[in-house]
Amino acid sequence: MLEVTDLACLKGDRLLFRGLALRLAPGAMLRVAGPNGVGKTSLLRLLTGLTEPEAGTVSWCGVPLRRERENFHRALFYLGHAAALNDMLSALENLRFACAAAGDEEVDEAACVRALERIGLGAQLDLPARVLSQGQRRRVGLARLFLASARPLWVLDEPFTALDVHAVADLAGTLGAHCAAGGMVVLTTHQEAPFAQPPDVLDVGRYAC
Ligand SMILES: Nc1ncnc2c1ncn2[C@@H]1O[C@H](COP(=O)(O)OP(=O)(O)OP(=O)(O)O)[C@@H](O)[C@H]1O
Repeated sequence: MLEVTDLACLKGDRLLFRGLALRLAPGAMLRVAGPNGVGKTSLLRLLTGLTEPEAGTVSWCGVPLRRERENFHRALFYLGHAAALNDMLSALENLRFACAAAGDEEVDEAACVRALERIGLGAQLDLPARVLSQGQRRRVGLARLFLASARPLWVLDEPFTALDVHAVADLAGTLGAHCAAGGMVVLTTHQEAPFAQPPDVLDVGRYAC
C-alpha cells in the first residue's frame, strides 16, 4: 500500500502543489493527470523517494519512506520519462546494466534476451543504442517490466511516448495484468491507452498553488 498525505512540492522558489493526498492499494492503477508543467513528474519523483517533499509524507506499507528505503526500493520499479541508455552499449547490454544497477542480481542474460524479444526487439539485441529509433529506445527501458513482476509497485513516467499503436495496446495489457495479479501502477500519460479497466485519475491541477 502506497499512501500520501498532505504533500507539498517546492521547485526553486515556487510552490507547485500542496495538500495532495492519495492511496494506492494492491490491484490499483492510478493515472496522474494535468497540463504541462503542473508537477506530474515532480510528484512521481516524490513518490519514488528520489526527492524530498516540502511538506507531507509518503508511506509504504504504513511506514514513511525515509524509514523504509531498503524495502521500498526492492518493491519499486521506476521508469523515468527519458530513455536513459548508454549509446555505446547494445540493447542487451543496456538492459543487463539497468538490471544490475537496480539490484536485480537474479536476472541473467537469457532472461534479458527473452524480455527484449517479448518487447519486440529480438532483431535489435546487439545493435548499439545510438542507432535505435525513439520507440525502440523506449522499449529497451520497458523490457525491464518483464523482469520486474516481483516488484509490486510500478511508477512509470510517460511510458507510452514514441510507441506505435500495437505497442501501446500491448503495454496497456501488461500493466493491466500486473494490477490483476495484485500489483500497483502509477503512470503519467498525455495519450489515451486501451486499458481493459480504466485507471483512477488524480488531477495534480486540483492541488496547484
Ligand atoms: N529549479 C526550478 N525552479 C523553478 N521551477 C522549476 C524548477 N525545476 C522545475 N521547475 C518547474 O516545475 C514544474 C513542474 O515540472 P514537471 O516536470 O513536474 O511537470 P509535468 O507536469 O510533469 O510536465 P509535462 O507534462 O510537461 O511533463 C515546471 O513548471 C517547471 O518549470
